[in-house]
Amino acid sequence: MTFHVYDTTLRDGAQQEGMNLSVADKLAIAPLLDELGVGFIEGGWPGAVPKDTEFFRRAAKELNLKNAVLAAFGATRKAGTRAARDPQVRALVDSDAPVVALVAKSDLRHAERALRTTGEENLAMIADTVSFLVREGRRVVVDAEHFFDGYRFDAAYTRSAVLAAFEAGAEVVALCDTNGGMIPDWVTEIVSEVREHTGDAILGIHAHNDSGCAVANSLAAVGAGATHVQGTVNGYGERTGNADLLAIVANLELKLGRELLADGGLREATRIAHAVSELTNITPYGRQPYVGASAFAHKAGLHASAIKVDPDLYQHIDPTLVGNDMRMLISDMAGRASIELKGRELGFDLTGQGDVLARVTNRVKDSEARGYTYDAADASFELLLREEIDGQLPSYFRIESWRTIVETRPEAGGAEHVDGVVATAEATVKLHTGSERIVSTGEGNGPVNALDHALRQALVRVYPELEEFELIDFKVRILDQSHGTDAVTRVLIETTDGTTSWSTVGVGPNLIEAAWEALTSSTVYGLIHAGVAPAEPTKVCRRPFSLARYPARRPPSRVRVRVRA
Ligand SMILES: CC(=O)SCCNC(=O)CCNC(=O)[C@H](O)C(C)(C)COP(=O)(O)OP(=O)(O)OC[C@H]1O[C@@H](n2cnc3c(N)ncnc32)[C@H](O)[C@@H]1OP(=O)(O)O
Ligand SMILES: CC(=O)C(=O)O
Repeated sequence: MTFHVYDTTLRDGAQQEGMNLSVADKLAIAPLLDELGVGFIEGGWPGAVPKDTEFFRRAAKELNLKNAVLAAFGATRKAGTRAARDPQVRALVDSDAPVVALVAKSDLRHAERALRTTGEENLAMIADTVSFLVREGRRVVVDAEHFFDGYRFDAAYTRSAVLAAFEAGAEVVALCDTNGGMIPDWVTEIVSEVREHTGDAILGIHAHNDSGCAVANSLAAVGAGATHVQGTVNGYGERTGNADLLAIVANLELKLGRELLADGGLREATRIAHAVSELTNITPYGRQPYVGASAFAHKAGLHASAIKVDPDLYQHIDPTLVGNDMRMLISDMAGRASIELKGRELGFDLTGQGDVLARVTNRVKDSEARGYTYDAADASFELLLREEIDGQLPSYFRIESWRTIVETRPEAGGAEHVDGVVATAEATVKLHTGSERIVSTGEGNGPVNALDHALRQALVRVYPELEEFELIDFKVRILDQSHGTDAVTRVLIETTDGTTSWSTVGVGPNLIEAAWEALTSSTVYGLIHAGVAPAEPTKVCRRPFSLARYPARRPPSRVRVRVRA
């Protein structure tokens, strides 16, 4: 039996609030959907949306799909006309898409109130439009809009709309939960009843997620005999979205043993979900089933202790089946098993090293109680772990002292008026690297920016890899709001070297001190992962970049370098 996986990311997904796909975006997303292995890609509504007309024009020339066929979406002809003369229907033919999906009213109330026509004329609109498109050589999918709500109001009418479509030559009728309010039991009951009237004809399901049941409703419809499922990557769509096609397919393939996607595409699901997010410019949802970054992330120590024995004990599937990975999150809920597994993930075999595991576990719990958070700062956790493993933390530099000042002065040529005042910051960092003592001064638009400049200036000559590092995110959180300006501050920063990114954390009673800890940790982590050898012999160094604890150990003998940013 053929089973259709029908993707409508580029049409119904694009109806999501805040999404605005260009033709180029659509042309870039379509090959990803094809790689995933779906059978149909609904590209948009040519004739109604100019960008979609252009998409179909360019797709015919530029796309070379190997698994999917393109579907153009449109509506049945207007009441009282002929399909052949309806410009909207004509545009569907002109799109040259081999498949046309027609939205058709199947709820009598909609025919009468939204289309302001009769139920009979609506059936004629369906039959006429479908048969015209079939005569034009198109495969036709009819999206029976508001089917489930309509069925609960007048089952006989909705069935007659479905039968009119099949009798006119539609290949599929997709039953739509347009308002997204169904629950699985209702869907099972209704699809089963419709099946009794439609024999072997292909029924589909198109579900929206307003009741939070879109994926469950799609599975219920398949259970009741639907063999065509529609959905969108990442569940994009109007209001609360469409059914998440990735979750539907993963459930059908992995739980019910169906083979739906071409070329084993499910193993690419996570990569493709994230690539589509990049193109839609919508931040991936971490807790998305199957493909989210947190979908197989374990935080609780008890889970980790069982996972150490067998990952299946706390996971519903092997994450690699959808191209995802198991991750251990380190926090105050971690136990020694969590640390051991996280260590393994980071490339450290801690088997049998009970003392290291106990020390790291205790340090994590203690630090988290003081405001650190390691599940959001993997890089800081790795540095902590390295500190506790002999010989694993290279000493790139030793901070002697740092300071920063913020100054306000009248803007050049400005007045003394408050609007004419600018604030600038300057920072001085004194540090030792190799056998050198470096004093570096940096300027910036704020104290953290000035410190960042001063630190880089100090080190970049010795470690030119730092040129590639860029701070891309900076988050500040006040942890004890009852203390006002005395509160403990946590800073999380994200740094990139252009290829990967990493997060570090700093905590202190002072925002700048917390930021400095996160900055220096980020520098050390980046240098380790760039494979840089320290300028002085590697030695175990307990907190070489440790903040709040770096009084100058010995008065400097002389200044070697003075740099001004
Ligand atoms: C459930 C869904 O998500 S369906 C997909 C919806 N997607 C979109 O609406 C995106 C693209 N839409 C558009 O560009 C525009 O809305 C258009 C071009 C389709 C229509 O715009 P306009 O021509 O300005 O029409 P207007 O907004 O005034 O009214 C809609 C018309 O479509 C008719 N219509 C509404 N639903 C349907 C339907 N399911 N089938 C056929 N005709 C319909 C209405 O009766 C009305 O017809 P009228 O002009 O004879 O009164
Ligand atoms: C066709 C469609 O998108 C719907 O009814 O929801």
